Amino acid sequence: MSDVMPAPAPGWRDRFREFREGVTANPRFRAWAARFPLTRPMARKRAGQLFDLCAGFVYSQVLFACVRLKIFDLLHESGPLTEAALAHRLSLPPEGASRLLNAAAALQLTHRRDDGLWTLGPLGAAMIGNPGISAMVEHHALLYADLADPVGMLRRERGGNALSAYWAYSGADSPGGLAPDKVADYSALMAASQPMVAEEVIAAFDFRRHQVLLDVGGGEGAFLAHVAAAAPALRLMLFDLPPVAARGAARFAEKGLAPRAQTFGGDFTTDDLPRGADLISLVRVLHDHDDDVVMGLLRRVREALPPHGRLLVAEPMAGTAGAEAMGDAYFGFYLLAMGRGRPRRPAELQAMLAAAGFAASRLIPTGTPLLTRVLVAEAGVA
Ligand SMILES: CC(C)=CCC/C(C)=C/CC/C(C)=C/C=C/C(C)=C/C=C/C=C(C)/C=C/C=C(C)/C=C/C=C(C)/C=C/CC(C)(C)O
Ligand SMILES: C[S@@+](CC[C@H](N)C(=O)[O-])C[C@H]1O[C@@H](n2cnc3c(N)ncnc32)[C@H](O)[C@@H]1O
Repeated sequence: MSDVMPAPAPGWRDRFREFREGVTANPRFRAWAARFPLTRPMARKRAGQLFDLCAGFVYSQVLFACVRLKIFDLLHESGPLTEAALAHRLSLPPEGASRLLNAAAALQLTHRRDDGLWTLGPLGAAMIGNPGISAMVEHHALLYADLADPVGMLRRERGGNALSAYWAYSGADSPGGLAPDKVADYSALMAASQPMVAEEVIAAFDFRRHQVLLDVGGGEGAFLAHVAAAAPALRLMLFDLPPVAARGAARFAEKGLAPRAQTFGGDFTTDDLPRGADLISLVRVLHDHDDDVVMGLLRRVREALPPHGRLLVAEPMAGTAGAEAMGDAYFGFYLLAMGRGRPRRPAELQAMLAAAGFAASRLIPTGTPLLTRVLVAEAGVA
């Protein structure tokens, strides 16, 4: 008997797509469709979409240059400026400033007023007061270095490049033994970008219903510090690699949270998790790891929870409607460069939660699913 199952017949949607993509692949049809009034808008749209894919890296570098030169902060703090004043303040030659400001305006990052003065554009304005986005943009230099050879990266068995060195725990034989200087940069990046995630999670989930929250892989405690402000009676526990947990203890002391907080240094691939929390969170943790590590971690979380305890998983997920490219394209390749992990669909995570012994799980809506999605799992009683 053959062990190859016959493929199911394609449905009408797939048949229609095959027909459409078949005709699109014909250069003579494309030439005709670009001229024919009824098909011209679609031809233009497809040309624009494909051009943006060709040019995406260039657009990213325009943004990178704006962030590196702190143009948005400058325009925000100084108000509208002439091109000459901007060139002077940015230490750019006039033609360099002009080139960048016009490129940024075309990408809606800056705007040239009718009187010729430069101001923020709608996307530049959205970056003000969010240093997390700027920090992400700056660290992309490592990702772009790795992505210079995407096919080579796909053929290599593992990352082993700029980004995997940055995320020192990824692929480390003994992550529990990492030195403080290896965790400092990524911990600072995670803390800087945590507010935009924490705000989404806190708006979606009421932490005041719980007594003690343990944040596993909680970095230097930025998420817990945000939740602490929203749930003043909640006690806080942080588990992370020893040098990261030490950064957390320092942050709690600095913010006056030490009396409410305990920190634990350990390796969640080998160590049991501390007991005593009725809610455990995994924020931007699971997607960093391969399935075997994720299953082991979910089982440890399940064991550490009391009956009816809960697990909250918050991270960007694959298959997010309207943000499909964020999941499988951006995080798919980001984690490939990092050397471990993959973006997962909510249903995949829910199947893993069930296999780890959770009684039930549900996806709760977040305001900006591009930034994070949230799954809540019930430990049940067993
Ligand atoms: C008043 C009038 C007339 C009009 C007003 C119009 C109006 C309502 C405008 C809306 C304005 C508005 C509210 C804008 C909001 C903009 C927002 C919320 C923008 C947010 C942008 C967020 C971005 C770009 C986030 C980027 C995140 C990145 C790149 C994250 C990367 C994460 C990584 C690499 C994580 C790594 C962790 C690891 C290793 C995978 O575990
Ligand atoms: C991507 S960061 C997320 C940090 C934080 N939850 C946030 O969202 O800002 C992943 C965290 O998991 C921690 N981590 C990775 N492997 C670990 C392990 N084996 N044991 C304990 N913590 C680990 C890292 O040190 C890091 O702080």
